Amino acid sequence: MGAHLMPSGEVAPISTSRGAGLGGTPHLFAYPNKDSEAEVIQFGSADTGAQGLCAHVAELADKAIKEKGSFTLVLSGGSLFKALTPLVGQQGVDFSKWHVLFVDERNVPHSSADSNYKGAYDTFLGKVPIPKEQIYAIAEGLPVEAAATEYAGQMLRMDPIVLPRNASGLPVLDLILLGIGPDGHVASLFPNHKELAVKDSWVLSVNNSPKPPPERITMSLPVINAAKAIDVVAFGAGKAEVVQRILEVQSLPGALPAQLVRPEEGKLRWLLDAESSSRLSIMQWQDSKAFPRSS
Ligand SMILES: O=C(O)[C@H](O)[C@@H](O)[C@H](O)[C@H](O)COP(=O)(O)O
Repeated sequence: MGAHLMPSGEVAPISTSRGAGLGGTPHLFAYPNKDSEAEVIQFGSADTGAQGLCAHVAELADKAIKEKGSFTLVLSGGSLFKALTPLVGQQGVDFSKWHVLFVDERNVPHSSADSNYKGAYDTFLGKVPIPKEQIYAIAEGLPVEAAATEYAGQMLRMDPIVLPRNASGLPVLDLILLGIGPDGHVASLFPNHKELAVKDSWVLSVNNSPKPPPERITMSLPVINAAKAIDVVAFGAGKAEVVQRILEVQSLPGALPAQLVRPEEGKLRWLLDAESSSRLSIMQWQDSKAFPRSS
């Protein structure tokens, strides 16, 4: 990603779709790229973005369930959970076939205010009929290295029809939802940290996270990039600067971990709202005479 996603003057909207099956009024762009593609979908507000996100999650769930009888959804922490609340009470979604994992988790008890599991459960997971045994939480009370190994073990023990492997033996998750931090981190993969280079483990321990709490577990980049689909979700003015840096500025390798999210076979989408996309030049081009809106 980065600069090669934005070759100057080569980015043009391929379509503007009202709804696009995602709800709200997204504008859909494609970024030509030698080795990967991303779609940036701009919503009017965080609320319409949340509706669009949930429509997309439900659509991919439906597709996965038709194909293999189950859907694996992977969550990160932070503001994402609130964006998932439109799924609560949604008709026509077969939650009984969902399996929910965490792309990263803090090494704290499930009852802790810092727990992603608690945040997800209180906001969304506890309000939809996903069987509890299909929610894969971090084991409590282990040293962080053991917690990472144990979580990888939970993944390894999953039915291979639910969680198939690719040709490299990596798990192929159906959809990973990633938030981004102001420093460009995704999951618990922080700028210039050694975990970015790890290729031989599914789940890593982190004991010096710059964002508290310091002890976390995180899926590795190869596992993230083996997913069928990744949605990077960033709403609000607080994300505008980092979104612009990630999508439009070439950084040194590892300086912006979000630039290393490039699914090998899967589809990468960025879901933004008017505020978080306000600094992107493509959005300005889209409104300019040089790049008129298509209908
Ligand atoms: O454990 C964590 O710290 C989160 O998983 C983290 O990676 C989060 O997703 C981003 O920092 C975005 O968080 P916000 O959406 O709350 O800004």
